[in-house]
Amino acid sequence: MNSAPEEQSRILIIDDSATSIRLLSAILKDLGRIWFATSGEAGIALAREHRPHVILLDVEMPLMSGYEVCRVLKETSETRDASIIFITGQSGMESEIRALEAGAVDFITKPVNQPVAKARVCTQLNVQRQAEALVRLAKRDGLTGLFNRRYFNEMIELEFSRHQRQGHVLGLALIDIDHFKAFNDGYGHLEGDTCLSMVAQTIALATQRPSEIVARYGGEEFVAILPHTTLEEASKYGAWLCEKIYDLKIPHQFSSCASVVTISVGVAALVPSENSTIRQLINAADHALYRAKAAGRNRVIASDSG
Ligand SMILES: Nc1nc2c(ncn2[C@@H]2O[C@H](COP(=O)(O)OP(=O)(O)OP(=O)(O)O)[C@@H](O)[C@H]2O)c(=O)[nH]1
Repeated sequence: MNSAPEEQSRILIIDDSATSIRLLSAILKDLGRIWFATSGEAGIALAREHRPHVILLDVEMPLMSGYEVCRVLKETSETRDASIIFITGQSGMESEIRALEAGAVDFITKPVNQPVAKARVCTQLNVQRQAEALVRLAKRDGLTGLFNRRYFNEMIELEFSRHQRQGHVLGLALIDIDHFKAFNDGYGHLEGDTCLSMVAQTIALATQRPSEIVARYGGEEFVAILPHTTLEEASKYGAWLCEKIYDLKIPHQFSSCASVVTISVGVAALVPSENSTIRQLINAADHALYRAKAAGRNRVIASDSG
């Protein structure tokens, strides 16, 4: 869950004419995965299920018109970001305005001009891809590529609630590079950045179980959300991370605890109840980290509260 592959484009065609669907499917077949529906209601259901990037929507349909379908799609959280392109037999400024006002981004007139239709759908798929890239970037820390603190805040809320509902134990690890100020002062900020990135990548590679998330929590501090993980398991994870970072053997002649870069880790775990809070879990891990530093660094300490 620490990186995501780029997804295939998804296109939905909603049109009551089977001939029209066949024609559009043939034109668009190379652009991504295609679903189709012959009524507005079926189209809305498919859109909610598959979250298409682009929806081609026939304006003139019995029961529910394209305008009505569009309104529902725009009011539904799972479908509101799709690019809707109207397909209409009516040309003229009035129907164009009505289509755009209903929330469509573009429209294609019947009889369909094949290259024009394909180009219009391509344009919207590109817009969607760029929007997705922006959303992905907004979750990431620029230097290390890890998730950022804002994303951590969102995910810990979700995981805390999920574990509360399930009555399961949730683990958390706070990870801090030892004597990093001395590293920066001794080797320079650029070397410091490189060191940070190497440590971040190593932690991310070591934290790959489903739903585990590693984020950059602050300057040289990282946080790992460890779903369904007891305090004992979290301690083992922390000890393993300490070894992995030690084994990188990044020289650190300015450290008082080793000749290479090391980390300290504080871990905590709890089964969220009505009375427990996220802050409590973070504070417990933070206090454990403080004790790991005080005890000589390059080690994991498990919280005795939390
Ligand atoms: N190169 C680099 N340094 C950073 C970045 N963010 C924070 N730092 C540095 O990280 C250092 C953190 O220093 P301290 O909080 O004193 O901690 P420390 O020196 O690691 O000491 P202990 O945690 O007690 O072992 C500071 O010198 C920050 O400037 C960054 O993005 N790049």
